[in-house]
Amino acid sequence: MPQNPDHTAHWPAPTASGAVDATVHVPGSKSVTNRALVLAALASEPGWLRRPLRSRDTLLMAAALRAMGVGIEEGVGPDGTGEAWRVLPTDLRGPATVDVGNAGTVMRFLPPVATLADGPIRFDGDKRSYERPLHGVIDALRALGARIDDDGRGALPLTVQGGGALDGGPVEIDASSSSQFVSALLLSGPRFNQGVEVRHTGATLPSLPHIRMTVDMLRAAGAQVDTPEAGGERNVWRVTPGALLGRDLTIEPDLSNAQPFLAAALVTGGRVTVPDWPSRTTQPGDALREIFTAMGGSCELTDRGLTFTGSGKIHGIDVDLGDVGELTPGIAAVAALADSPSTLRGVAHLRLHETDRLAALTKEINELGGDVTETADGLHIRPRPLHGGTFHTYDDHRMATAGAIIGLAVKGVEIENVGTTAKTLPDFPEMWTGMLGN
Ligand SMILES: O=C(O)C1=C[C@@H](OP(=O)(O)O)[C@@H](O)[C@H](O)C1
Ligand SMILES: C=C(OP(=O)(O)O)C(=O)O
Repeated sequence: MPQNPDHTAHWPAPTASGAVDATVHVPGSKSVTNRALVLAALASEPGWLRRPLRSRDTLLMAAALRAMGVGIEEGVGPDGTGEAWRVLPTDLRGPATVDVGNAGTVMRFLPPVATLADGPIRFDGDKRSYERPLHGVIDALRALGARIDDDGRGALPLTVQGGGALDGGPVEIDASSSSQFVSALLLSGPRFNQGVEVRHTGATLPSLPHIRMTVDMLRAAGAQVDTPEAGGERNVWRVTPGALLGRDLTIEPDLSNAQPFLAAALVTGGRVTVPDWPSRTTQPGDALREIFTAMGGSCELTDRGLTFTGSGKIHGIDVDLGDVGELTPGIAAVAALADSPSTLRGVAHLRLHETDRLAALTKEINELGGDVTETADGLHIRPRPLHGGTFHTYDDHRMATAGAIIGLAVKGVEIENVGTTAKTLPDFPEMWTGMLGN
């Protein structure tokens, strides 16, 4: 079982000696890999995932599905080339224990899957997983007919008493704290007796591209999904019951994990190419093309991938990141090095991510001499000359990569527990020094 990495080690973030000029192959998307694993496990026939991400979050997902009986064979692809996983679905069964680590996708996507298992499925995880919102999934599953034993807080740890099937049907949830509540119910929806109709009742809904990713991938697996975009009711998604197809899917590179490398081009006035950048994608990281261009670079999408070129200047930005919240730490890091202030808005829900990201960014940038204040739903960042020091990461992979971005321009930045990047990008330190030509 993948473990939490060493919390004490400090990593001296390398300073860039000049403009970077590198091609960086970024591993597969966490969000696509974990959706693909769930859909393949629920399918009526075997499927393939090519170029899956192998990281803490995706290995936890694979281990959890295996614990419920699913076959996941790691090896080469169907044509004998490249890394691929073969997924062999089966009737799901308990008793089983699922370690969610601190993976939002595992803790939210799997309780609905567990209702389809025959037997109890126990969910537990890192300490932080007890604090991350899960009430939307728990309450909705109970309303749809599931039996769940928890301690009454609407959070982990809990046991889903799988009955081998779930009635399903219409349900209301408030997903303002996480879009993953909606994705979770939709992903298992085709396997519920009556399918599922999810109505979001909250005032705001973060991370819409991630819900689109869920819908796109369900449709590609043969599910019928009605959405608000396709002329349906606002904030209502409907999934018809039916069998899911086994797919042969190549996972796109993780565009949110491409962020620190593109940021390096921006911060050093250099150039970074990320091969295999998809021409069409639901990944929120695609928004970096526009956001980092507005902050002072330019980009070109060709057959070779995405090439991002920094101009040598970094500008502040006023931007609503509600759709692309997971990009906030990297944007905040660049903004701290800019020539004008920034306002990042629409991301109050980041307080309940891997850590309270608004508090953590404010504290860590300010301890390096910065001037960041929290607002009700984001951050004000006024750039100031920064100095070296320890950048704490709070078990948050994106805090570690944010610190590395600042370290490019500021001497003496030490990242505490850079190993936490293993959540989604295990080779980050090697990739980073490789990009810098060290
Ligand atoms: O569904 C997904 O794969 C994700 C949805 C988003 O979650 P929230 O809506 O909770 O922000 C995002 O931040 C997370 O990194 C991945
Ligand atoms: C919020 C994130 O992850 P999770 O899937 O654990 O919610 C993230 O990767 O930025």
